Amino acid sequence: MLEKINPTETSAWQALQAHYEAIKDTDLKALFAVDPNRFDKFTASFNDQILLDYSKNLITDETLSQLFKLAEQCQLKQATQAMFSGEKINITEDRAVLHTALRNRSNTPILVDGEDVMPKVNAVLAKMRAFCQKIHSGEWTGYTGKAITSIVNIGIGGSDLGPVMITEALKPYKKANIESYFVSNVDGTHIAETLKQLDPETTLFLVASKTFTTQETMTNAHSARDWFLQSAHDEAFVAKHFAALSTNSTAVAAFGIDTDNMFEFWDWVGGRYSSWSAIGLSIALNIGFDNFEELLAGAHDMDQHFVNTPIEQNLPALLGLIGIWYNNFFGAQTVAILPYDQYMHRFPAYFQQGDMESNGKYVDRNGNPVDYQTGPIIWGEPGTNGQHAFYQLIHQGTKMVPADFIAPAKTHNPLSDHHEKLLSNFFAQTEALAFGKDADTVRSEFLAQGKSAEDVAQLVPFKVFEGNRPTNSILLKKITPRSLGALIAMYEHKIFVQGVIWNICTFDQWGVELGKQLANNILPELGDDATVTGHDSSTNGLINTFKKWR
Ligand SMILES: O=P(O)(O)OC[C@H]1O[C@](O)(CO)[C@@H](O)[C@@H]1O
Repeated sequence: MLEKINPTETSAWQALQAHYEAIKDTDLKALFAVDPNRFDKFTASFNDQILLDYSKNLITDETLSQLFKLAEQCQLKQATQAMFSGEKINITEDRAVLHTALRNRSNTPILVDGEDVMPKVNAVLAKMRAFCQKIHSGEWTGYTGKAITSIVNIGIGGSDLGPVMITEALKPYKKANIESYFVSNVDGTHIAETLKQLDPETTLFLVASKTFTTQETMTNAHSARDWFLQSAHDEAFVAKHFAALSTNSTAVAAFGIDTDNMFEFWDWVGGRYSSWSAIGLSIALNIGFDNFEELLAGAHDMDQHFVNTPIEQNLPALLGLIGIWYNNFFGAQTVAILPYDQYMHRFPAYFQQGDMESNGKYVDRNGNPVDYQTGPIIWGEPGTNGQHAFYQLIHQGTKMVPADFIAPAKTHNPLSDHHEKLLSNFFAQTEALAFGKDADTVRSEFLAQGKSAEDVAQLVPFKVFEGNRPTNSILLKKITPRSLGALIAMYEHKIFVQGVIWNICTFDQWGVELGKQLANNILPELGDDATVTGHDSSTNGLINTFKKWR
């Protein structure tokens, strides 16, 4: 059983607090000036595929050494061991946390309640492979005998964001004869606009829901079924066009999906960690099962790195601990994730759920409110689009925004000098954020342009860049199924590291329940035109205006 340690009561935390007071005014320019080897010292790499440069952070050797002590005093190693070995570390749901078993390519046994989970993991993977083969070869046909060419994943949250993000990120690997669609929002527009593009004879719907009770997904799945039956007319044909990805076989059968067409996973897979499970079927159908296995292999490689690499070179641990340094000592509220790769455009959104649903908790593992900050606000957009939108605030705003810059060295689209231009921006932004531009430089630039001394004096303050804004640079050799798998697993483990230090329950998500419950109370009230009076004045007023206007 893991100890429940309040991080602020460790000696390392107190040392970090004192260290922060001592170095809070240090700047990156000075840190680089005193140590020309900063890049060599503060980089770590993974399998010659991913380079993490964390030198442009407000850290010294002492910072890292205290952060490593914090990890030790909060028992990160023991917690890691507990997670990988199938201990029920999700204490509020009494569940193991074993997304790592889904990609355990070494196949070493992992026991949950005394049973090795690997045989059933492998059986589902084999079933997914066979299914992909049938779809791709055209052996699986729709109700009129035509091959399937459109796959629609109906799911939300972890049953949507991973499949969407990975399918987009790996578009260069897409199967030529398959088009993928994703429907998540309960807003009828989402399914209606998707269905307009589809032919019922050649469409396969994957109803992706761990619980198979999620309102949005079930509503969309029923609408898809109604649409399909308007053409097929016979419920017996549903089996050829609907499959389920779920842990809940009873609900799948009740929906009318043949459980032969159900791809199972288990309660020890969290929704936001489920792309490696049967939830990944839409990914496998899109990029081919061999590539899906490469994705798993990349994640497994990162799992091994996380478990076996000393903390000084351990990418997820370094990212997690540096994040804690800003979150808990500098008071940073947010982290920006900025991929310089168009295919990776949903990566920030994916880790918005991954991180915020995991570590957005104010109660610790003892059930007490914490007296320190926990999970940051995660956001981001692909560069260079972000540069022309919100980077102004990152460069010259009043808030510290630690940011992860991610880019591949090789592009899938080597079109004239696009990639050099993209990467020149990637390098330039972290340089500008770290080192800025001082008043003297601004002044001499103005004077060289022939501006008057009076104009120069007025304009200088607006053009100064303070710099000293921290970033990580994550350079991948290329975005492939394998390197993407590793990158995702790296962020998953970063989130885990932070959750362990903060002593919170990273793998539950009770904070999503109240809204669902209240929406269920309100839904019947929207069924007629009667005036609603049972809520507060704001909610009553809004509902009644809606009823008048609809
Ligand atoms: O896969 P399900 O059970 O439909 O859940 C979808 C999503 O809903 C949540 O429970 C949050 O509402 C997520 O954790 C989950 O990924």
